[in-house]
Amino acid sequence: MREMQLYTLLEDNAKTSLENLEITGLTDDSRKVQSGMVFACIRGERFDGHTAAAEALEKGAAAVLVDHDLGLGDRQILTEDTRALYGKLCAAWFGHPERKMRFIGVTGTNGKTTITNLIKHILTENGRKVGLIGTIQNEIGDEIVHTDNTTPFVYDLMALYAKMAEAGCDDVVMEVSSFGLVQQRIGETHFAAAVFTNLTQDHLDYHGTMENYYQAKKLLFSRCDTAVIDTDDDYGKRLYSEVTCPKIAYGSSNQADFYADAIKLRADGTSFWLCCGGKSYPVDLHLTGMFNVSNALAAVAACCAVGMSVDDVRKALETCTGVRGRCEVIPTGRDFTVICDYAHTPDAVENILRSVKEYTKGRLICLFGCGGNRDATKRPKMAKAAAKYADFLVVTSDNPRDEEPEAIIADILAGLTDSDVPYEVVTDRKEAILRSMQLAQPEDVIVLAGKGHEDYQVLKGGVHIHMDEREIVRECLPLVPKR
Ligand SMILES: CC(=O)N[C@H]1[C@@H](OP(=O)(O)OP(=O)(O)OC[C@H]2O[C@@H](n3ccc(=O)[nH]c3=O)[C@H](O)[C@@H]2O)O[C@H](CO)[C@@H](O)[C@@H]1O[C@H](C)C(=O)N[C@@H](C)C(=O)N[C@H](CCC(=O)O)C(=O)O
Ligand SMILES: Nc1ncnc2c1ncn2[C@@H]1O[C@H](COP(=O)(O)OP(=O)(O)OP(=O)(O)O)[C@@H](O)[C@H]1O
Ligand SMILES: N[C@H](CCC[C@H](N)C(=O)O)C(=O)O
Ligand SMILES: [Mg+2]
Repeated sequence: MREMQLYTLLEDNAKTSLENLEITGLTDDSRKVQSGMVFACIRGERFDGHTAAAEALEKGAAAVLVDHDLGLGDRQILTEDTRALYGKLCAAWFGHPERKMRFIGVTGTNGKTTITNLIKHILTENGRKVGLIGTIQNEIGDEIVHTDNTTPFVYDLMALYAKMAEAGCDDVVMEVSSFGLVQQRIGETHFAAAVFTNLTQDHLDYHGTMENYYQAKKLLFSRCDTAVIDTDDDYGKRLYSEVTCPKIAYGSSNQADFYADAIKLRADGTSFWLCCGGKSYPVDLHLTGMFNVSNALAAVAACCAVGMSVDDVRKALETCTGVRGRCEVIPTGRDFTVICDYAHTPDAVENILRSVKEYTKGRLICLFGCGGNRDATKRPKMAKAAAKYADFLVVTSDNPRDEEPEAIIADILAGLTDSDVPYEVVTDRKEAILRSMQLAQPEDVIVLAGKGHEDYQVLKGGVHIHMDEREIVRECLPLVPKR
């Protein structure tokens, strides 16, 4: 078992009567406390760790981190912000891996996974070893590491950084969620470049207001060398005017530092001229959709911000194929097209459908549901966004979690009362996918929105069942007669 003297972790906070204490580990979960550990008392939404401090000491904790005097004598370490100190200790416990690599962070409501994957590809093609942290999975070079969260919790994150540093990673490219920022999951990580994509409605169940959600995202920009900001977005414009560090604007306007011109969208890719520094460069991108032009610009600008040449970046960008579950065409060999996409916000639904509509010759069918235990006010808005561009809707379940699927669907349908777009409700997502394929006529395009890369469905009590839309589409094909 690893042991360490507490003072070696505390650095400038070393003046404590506990400085010679041998500790065996760190945790912020009282249920995981073992003899010799430091237990950090965190105030969460459901539980206040301070209520478990005494119990943790009884279980043998070496010390507890607290934000007010609990009368626990010399075994309590008083600090203003237990999350902050816990983050520092976790980083120290793993030998400060956050100081050993270069970090690029991406935040915003939509586009983070796509942009981080593009940046990793560009850096890797240019000879660097890259760690990736995000929604789909974590990656250490080519090695895949499972993840449960977009931005892991601070102890797990520091452990992951340490593995990346040990494996020789030069760079870490990571999605930084608003939850990650508010809960200080990233500790004291400093970013060479930080990207802001956009801010549209999501997660209001947690942040309460768009202003709080914005302020959460903004936290990333007080810890970076260069801010890279989409100034097409209204919140992006505001952030651009508020950040104090060096900044780069990207977007569609020719006033931006990086912008795209003469954009041509196709079903299998996009071409455009990349304009920056007074020059233009042709780009042929294997990704479709206008929003992916914006994502590509973000990746280019971030790579240039950390010192790469536009030419090296552009060449690598062109060899990048799509990201799993992001506007991914599922092969069917039929006369209709099925696209799997992760749109689960009103803005993302609108964007993906508007883009696909550009090249859809038949009808555009959108299948979607909404996640349970998540922002309920986005449900009718997602329905309205879908009805704006789709010709037919199949309303179904996403991850119902602890809610009744029918109740979630009722919230969705409330957004369709003024709409004359025809729809059907099929609560079971597998059956709904089959139904959408049976409805498809030649040249129709079906967009399966919301679950993207997910290969599971989350039901009551956090139960996960296997559900992969690529497999479902394949299994449904024999049930859909060939014309
Ligand atoms: C909304 C949210 O982020 N919730 C996270 C938060 O929950 P919470 O505030 O309710 O925590 P809590 O249960 O009150 O516990 C507070 C503290 O007491 C401790 N505790 C708790 C119980 C106990 O008996 N003893 C004890 O010591 C806990 O370990 C914790 O340190 O802290 C918990 C412990 O760290 C997390 O498990 C939980 O994430 C849950 C799993 C979650 O689903 N989070 C999602 C929404 C999330 O983080 N998503 C983002 C972004 C998604 C995206 O848009 O891409 C992500 O980055 O993944
Ligand atoms: N720049 C963008 N602007 C608006 N919508 C986008 C953009 N990029 C992607 N989308 C839409 O949002 C969906 C999710 O994209 P992506 O996974 O890259 O975002 P994310 O920010 O990582 O999302 P999450 O917060 O769920 O991890 C895509 O499937 C697409 O429909
Ligand atoms: N990581 C995000 C995306 C969820 C995607 C969708 N499938 C859902 O379950 O709502 C979240 O947890 O809110
Ligand atoms: Mg993501």
